Amino acid sequence: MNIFLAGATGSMGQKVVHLLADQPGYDITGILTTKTDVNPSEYNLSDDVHVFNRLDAIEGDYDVWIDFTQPNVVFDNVKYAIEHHISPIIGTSGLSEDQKHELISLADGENVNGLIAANFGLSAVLLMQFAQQAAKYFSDVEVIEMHHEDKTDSPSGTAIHTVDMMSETKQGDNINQEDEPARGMYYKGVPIHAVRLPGYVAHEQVLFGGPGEALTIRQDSFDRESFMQGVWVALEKLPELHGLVDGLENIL
Ligand SMILES: NC(=O)C1=CN([C@@H]2O[C@H](COP(=O)(O)OP(=O)(O)OC[C@H]3O[C@@H](n4cnc5c(N)ncnc54)[C@H](OP(=O)(O)O)[C@@H]3O)[C@@H](O)[C@H]2O)C=CC1
Ligand SMILES: O=C(O)C1=N[C@H](C(=O)O)C[C@H](O)C1
Repeated sequence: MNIFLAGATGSMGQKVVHLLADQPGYDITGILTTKTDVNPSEYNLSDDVHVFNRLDAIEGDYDVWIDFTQPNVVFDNVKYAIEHHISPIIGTSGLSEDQKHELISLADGENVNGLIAANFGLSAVLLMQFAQQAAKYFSDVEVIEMHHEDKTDSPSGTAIHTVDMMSETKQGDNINQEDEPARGMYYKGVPIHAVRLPGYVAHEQVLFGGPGEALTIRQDSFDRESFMQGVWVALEKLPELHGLVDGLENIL
């Protein structure tokens, strides 16, 4: 399998390079980076990897496009991949609902399989599923997501996906609907609070409150290694997928 890795030099890209290093049959043969004069071995890549700085310069045949870049470029990257019949596995955050719908219908039209995963970590996927279940019974809920200081987007893709999943089961609105100071960002009626601090990696709490009781669900990714099993599952399941699937929970 020829893999194109967009964002290969970044924190997640380097984890993917490590994941695939000893996997027979999975070769990273192309990368996208804004860096010019990349020395592949500095990034643990093979010397003959094709390095590209622009989408319109890409050449070669690739089966899978793994994307861990940045929110401002992910849509164009994935559109390019689908239009060139490369199956995308997208970890980059920041795709809007409209953008996802556009990519899903493009993938249908081009007969391309792929996956968008807001979070590849098992603990995060389970948190979202538990939160979806709890939202049937608690209509008042808030989300706190905590990340490292270098994260460029807020709220996180996981927080957005958590609310999207809860909105499928949630029976009522939060009692408190006002946009008061320091009440977070309301998304689909649910306040999301984003914390950025050194020392953190990726963490989320979903807090439910009801008369005389509360439920808190929390997950912690202490290391980016936590995302790699999900990436591996996505690679293995890719041939069985139908179209562009949104959410790792749908293929586990
Ligand atoms: N779904 C999941 O489970 C996870 C998702 N993420 C998401 O993945 C994304 C990347 O995270 P992370 O690895 O920590 O971030 P990094 O900043 O470490 O890496 C992102 C890389 O993207 C590359 N990049 C930036 N702009 C461009 C561009 N215009 N074209 C091509 N490449 C570009 C940069 O490489 P260069 O300097 O070489 O251009 C950079 O190294 C984020 O959106 C994050 O939220 C993160 C962890 C888990
Ligand atoms: O930037 C990160 O680090 C992460 N981004 C994803 C997100 O926006 O939810 C997934 C995870 O939270 C780590």
